[in-house]
Amino acid sequence: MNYPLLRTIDSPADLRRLPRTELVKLAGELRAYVLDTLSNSKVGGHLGSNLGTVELTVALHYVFNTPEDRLVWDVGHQTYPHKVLTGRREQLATIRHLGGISGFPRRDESPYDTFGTGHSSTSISAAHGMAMAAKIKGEDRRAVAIIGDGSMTAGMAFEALNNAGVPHGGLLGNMLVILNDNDMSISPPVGALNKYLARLMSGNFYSSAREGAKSVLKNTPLYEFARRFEEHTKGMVVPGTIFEEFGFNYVGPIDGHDLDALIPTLENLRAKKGPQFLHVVTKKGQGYKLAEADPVKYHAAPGKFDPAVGFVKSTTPAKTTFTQIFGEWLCDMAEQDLRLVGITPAMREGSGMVDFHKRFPTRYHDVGIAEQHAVTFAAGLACEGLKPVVAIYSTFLQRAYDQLIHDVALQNLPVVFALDRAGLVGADGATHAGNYDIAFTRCIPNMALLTPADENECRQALFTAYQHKGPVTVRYPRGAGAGVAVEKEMTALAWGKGEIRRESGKPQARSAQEAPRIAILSFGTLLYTAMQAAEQLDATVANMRFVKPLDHAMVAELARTHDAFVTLEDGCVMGGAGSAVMEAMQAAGFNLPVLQLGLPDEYIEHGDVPSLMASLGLDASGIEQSILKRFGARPSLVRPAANQ
Ligand SMILES: Cc1ncc(C[n+]2csc(CCOP(=O)(O)OP(=O)(O)O)c2C)c(N)n1
Ligand SMILES: CC(=O)[C@@H](O)[C@H](O)COP(=O)(O)O
Ligand SMILES: [Mg+2]
Repeated sequence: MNYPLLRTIDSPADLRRLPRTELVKLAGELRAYVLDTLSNSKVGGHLGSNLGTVELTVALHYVFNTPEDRLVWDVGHQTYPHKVLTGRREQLATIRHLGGISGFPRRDESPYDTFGTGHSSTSISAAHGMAMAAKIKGEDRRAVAIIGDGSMTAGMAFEALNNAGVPHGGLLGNMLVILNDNDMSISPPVGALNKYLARLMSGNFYSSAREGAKSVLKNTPLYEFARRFEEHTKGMVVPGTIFEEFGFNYVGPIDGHDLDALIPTLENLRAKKGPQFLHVVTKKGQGYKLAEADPVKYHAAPGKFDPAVGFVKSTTPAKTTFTQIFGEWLCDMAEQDLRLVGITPAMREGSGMVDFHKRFPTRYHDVGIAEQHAVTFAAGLACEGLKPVVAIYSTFLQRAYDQLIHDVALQNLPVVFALDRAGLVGADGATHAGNYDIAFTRCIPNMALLTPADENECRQALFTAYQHKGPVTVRYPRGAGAGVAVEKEMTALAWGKGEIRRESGKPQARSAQEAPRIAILSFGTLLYTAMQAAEQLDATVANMRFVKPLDHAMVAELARTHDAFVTLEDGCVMGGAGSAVMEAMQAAGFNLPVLQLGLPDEYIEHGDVPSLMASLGLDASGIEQSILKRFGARPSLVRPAANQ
């Protein structure tokens, strides 16, 4: 297909020049273009959500004067049609690739991307800010938040509704919230809000509420308006929905794939002042049968697929991921201990909890996109003697920092945090990278933090953490590790102890005359990369295993027997595990030179992880080069007094 109409659209201004009658054709081409481009991509993308927002995107750019009117997409994983219509048609093929466009909206990518996202449930707050700014500055424009039913479950969305629906200093923002209700989160949606929306969609709520509204409004001008508006838009005006109670004018639900319903409704709403709320109903994966039938599988396409047959199974056997190691451990542990409760904030598949859900349905809790609640809920369970395991991505735990400190750690409650997606995550990029958890958890009193180096150690670390009597985090990355065989038997690791994996030869045995004796203190899965680099340098390698409690005895012993330290971690250098080593050395009176290797003080773009790590000097040769550059050329290194 060569997309004759779509090829004429280089900006929303081109779209707005089209006659209305052409829009259905355009939407068809746009959907086919997104599907085709993603199927040829090697890195995949959020297929289902994007196929579901094609008509909505066309209608929004047709009716609103973008970018003057602000569109704020929640999460932003559904913005591929938006990117295509806003001048990035040809770049779609590069989406999520190293050097390509982002899979999420980015202010530095386009003026049409009015707000950067990736994490959910921020759109109403941001759009409210923009709408209020327009009021304060006396500008006549609109702000539109487009939020999914899954993202709507987060507390933050309700904090924003609560704030945006009432005037402040006499000012009420001209904003529209569009609830894009496809009755799906990544997995099937959960909770009371979902049930409420289902009632709204079923029509039962409507018919009774509409009849109620009619009798209330009868003989008022509003009734006539409501009647005409309803006829005109195929939507309905229903006072009394929860959104009305928040101060919004609720309209809907309308069919989000029907441009004849969407466009007049949006035109009407654009003309209205104050907080408006439109409920649209869409289908995840719309127009692609396989995705419609299995929206969970097609939430994100994992890479190249054939549109005719869907995902093609790779012929090379897949490596076991850390996520799978966690999922298996969780089931094994749950079998042994009836007190175990597993919690996920809406990431059942991504966190490896599908089997646990099937096998232990009463002990499985998907709390929705509600990280803060997930953590405090776990605290409550722990207070009553249960053993909660919160499976959470590193990046999403950021949402629940206060809960981690105030509700869990301060009360020293035994909650296990299984922290997936630690370090760089690849195609999702900076919004999803788990770069900060070491730095932000290790400073919390009572918190322990384990950084297993491989698959087997991950299982044993989880078991060790589970035995611990206080809050503890086990962090592991996205994907597979070194491929170390996993022992079924679970054995606790020595608490707060590292291990030496490689010992450097004695100074006289080493070739370079004055070369310093180097110890690499590695935290996490970079251990195997460190081992490669160490071979070339004849360095000692310690697998530290624990960031907290840190193995102070090992640090001291290594400091006594080496001339220089290299610390290595796949987290931010600033405040990270290397900083913990520095603090320990300072406290013990050592002043060895230390090279801290890890993630720099900048946001790392999307791309494949090996390339990114190489570009950051965190592959074996990069590590070797950094060490040589820092220590290799030095004529001598004076051992500190404390060592003598
Ligand atoms: C704070 C946060 N938690 C979890 C996620 C992971 N996540 C991304 S999309 C998504 C589902 C969102 O559902 P919905 O808003 O209904 O959009 P849909 O995928 O149905 O289009 C989840 C849980 C996230 N991006 N941000
Ligand atoms: C948009 C979002 O937040 C999720 O869909 C995320 O992209 C999933 O990431 P994983 O593929 O690592 O599970
Ligand atoms: Mg949804």
